[in-house]
Amino acid sequence: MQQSNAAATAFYDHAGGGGSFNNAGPAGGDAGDAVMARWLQSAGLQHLASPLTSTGIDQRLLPNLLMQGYGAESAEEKQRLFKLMRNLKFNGEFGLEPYTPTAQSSGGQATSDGFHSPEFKGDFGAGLLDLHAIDDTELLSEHVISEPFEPSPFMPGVNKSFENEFNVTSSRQQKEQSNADASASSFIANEKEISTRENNVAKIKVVVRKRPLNKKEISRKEDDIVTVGENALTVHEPKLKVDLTAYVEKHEFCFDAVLDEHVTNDEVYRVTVEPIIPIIFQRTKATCFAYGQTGSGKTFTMQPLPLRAAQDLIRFLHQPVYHSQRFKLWLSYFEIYGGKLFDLLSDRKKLCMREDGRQQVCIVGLQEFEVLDVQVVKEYIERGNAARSTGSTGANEESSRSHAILQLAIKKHPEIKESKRNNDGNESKSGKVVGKISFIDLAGSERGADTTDNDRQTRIEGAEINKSLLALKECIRALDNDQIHIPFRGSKLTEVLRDSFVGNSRTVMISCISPNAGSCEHTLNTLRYADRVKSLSKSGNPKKDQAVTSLPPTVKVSVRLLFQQERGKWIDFWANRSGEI
Ligand SMILES: Nc1ncnc2c1ncn2[C@@H]1O[C@H](COP(=O)(O)OP(=O)(O)OP(=O)(O)O)[C@@H](O)[C@H]1O
Repeated sequence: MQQSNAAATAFYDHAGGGGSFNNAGPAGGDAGDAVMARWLQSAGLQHLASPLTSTGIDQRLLPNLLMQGYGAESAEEKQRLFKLMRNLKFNGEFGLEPYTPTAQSSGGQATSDGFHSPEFKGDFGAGLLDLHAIDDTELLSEHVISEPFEPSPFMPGVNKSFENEFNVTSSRQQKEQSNADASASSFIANEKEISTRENNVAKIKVVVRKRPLNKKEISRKEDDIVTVGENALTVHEPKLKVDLTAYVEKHEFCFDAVLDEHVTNDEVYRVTVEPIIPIIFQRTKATCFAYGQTGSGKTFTMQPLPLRAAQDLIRFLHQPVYHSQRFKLWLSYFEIYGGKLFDLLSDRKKLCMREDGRQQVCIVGLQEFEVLDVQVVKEYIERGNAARSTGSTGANEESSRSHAILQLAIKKHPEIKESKRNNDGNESKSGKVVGKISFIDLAGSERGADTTDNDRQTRIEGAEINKSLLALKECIRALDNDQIHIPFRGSKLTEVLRDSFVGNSRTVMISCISPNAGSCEHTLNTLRYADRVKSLSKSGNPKKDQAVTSLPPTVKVSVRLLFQQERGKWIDFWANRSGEI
C-alpha cells in the first residue's frame, strides 16, 4: 500500500496548505463527526457515516478509506465516495460545512443532493457546461445541473480509467482494487493539470511559426535572418548606411509561443488548438487563423488543424455526459472570395449571410454535415480544398485567393423520433449550438508593390483580400480595447466571424513568417502586428479597465493616413508607416 500512502500524503499536504482543513479539528471529535456525516449525506452516503465515525476515522482519512474500499459496498458507492473525496480536495474545504439539502432538493436522487452550494460550482463546472456563466439554460438538461458526480470530460484518459475502476464486475473488483491507489493519484494530478491548463487558455493567443527556407530561396543563396529562442525571436535585418556600409539591425520579439522551422504540425496543434478543445463544450466560440505574407506557410499550418481538432472533439463526445445529452459534431466549409460566400462542400453554391433578431450570424443555405469519425472529416476537407479558389502570385505559385473557413460546431439536439427525422440539414438546424471552432485559412496578403506583376483579376482579388484583412485587424484591436463599437461590417470576413468575437470567445492567431532576407520587411510587419495584438491581449492590460468609447486619436490618424496615402492604389496597411498598427 505504498502508493496509497503517497496519495494520502499528497492530500494532506494540499489540504494543510489551505488552512481550512486544520480548522475542522484534526482529531475528528463530535463536531468533526457531525461535519463528516453531513459531507457524506451530501453525497447520499449517509449510511457510511456510522461505520466510519464509530471507528474514530476522521475526514482526513477519506482517501485511505477509498483505497481500502472501506464501508462502501457497491461500485457506485465507491464512485460517489471517490468523487466526494475529490471535490473535498479540490475545494480545499475539509473544514467547511457542506450544503444541507433542502426538503425540495433532497427529494431527488441521492446523487443530486447537496452540490448546489456556491463553494462547489467552480469545481463541478470543470468539464460540465458552466451553468453560472450562461444565459441560455435551454442548452442544458436537468441531468447536467443535477449530476454532480459526472467525471470531468476534460480527461478522456482519466475517465476511461475511472470507468474501468468502477464499472467492474464483482469478480474483477478484487483485482481492480489493487490499482486504485495509482488511479486515484493520477486522477487527481490530471484534474489539477487540466484545470490549470484551462485557466491558461488566454482570450487571444499569439503564436509565431517560422517556415524553413524553400528551394528557390536556397538556390538564390538567401540568408535565413530569423533566429528563434524560447518564446522569442530575433530578426536580423540587413541594412545599408548612407555611406553604403552594410550593417545588421536586430529586432527582438516575444510571443506566447514561437515555433521554429523544425516544429511539426502536431506540435503546432498542441500549442495552439488543443488547449481550447475542452472549453468548446462550455459555450465558447473559438477562432484560429493564420496570418502572414503570401507563401509564409498559412495553408501548410492551418490544413492539419481541423482534422486533429475533430479527432479530439469526437473523443469528448463519447463522454457519457455529452453522449447522453445528444451532443453532436457538425462540419461546414465555405470560402469568402471577392466579398462573396461560396459553399465548398456543395458545388460552390453561392451563400448569403443574414443576421437573426439576436444578431446571430446565419449563413443561409450552408450545408452542415454530421461528423461521426475522423475519416469523414478528412474527406470533407479534401473535397473542400479541391473546390477552393487558388491562383498564382509573384510570391506563391499556389496562393490561396480566398479566405477558407472550416467550422466545427457542437450542437445539442432534442430527442427526435426516427420517423420524424427528415434529413441531415433539418437535424442540424434542430440542434442548438453549444460551442464552435472556426479555422480560417486567410488568403495571402500582399503589399501593393507585390501586385504590380499580377493581372487585373489578381489585383482585384488582392484589394478585396487586403480590405478584409484590414477589417479583421480593426476588429481585433477594437475588441482588445473593449470598444463598444466593433467594426464587424468592415468586410464579409468580419461579419461572418462576428459571433466568434463576442461573448465567450477565444482567438488563436498564428503568425506565419518567411525566414529569407528578401521577406524581411513583410516579416517585420507581420511580427509588429502580432506584437501589438499580443501586448493588448495581456490580462494586465490597463486598457481593459478603462471604458474606451472611441479609437484613440493616434489610431484614428494612422488609419486615415493609410487610406489617404494609398488613395487610388492598393491599401498598403502592411507598410506600417504610422507605426501605430
Ligand atoms: N513549416 C513548413 N515546413 C515545410 N514547408 C513549408 C512550411 N510552411 C510552408 N511550407 C511550404 O511553403 C509553401 C508555401 O506555403 P503555403 O501555401 O502554406 O503559404 P501561404 O501562406 O498559405 O500562402 P498564400 O497566402 O499565398 O496562400 C508550400 O509549398 C508549403 O509546403
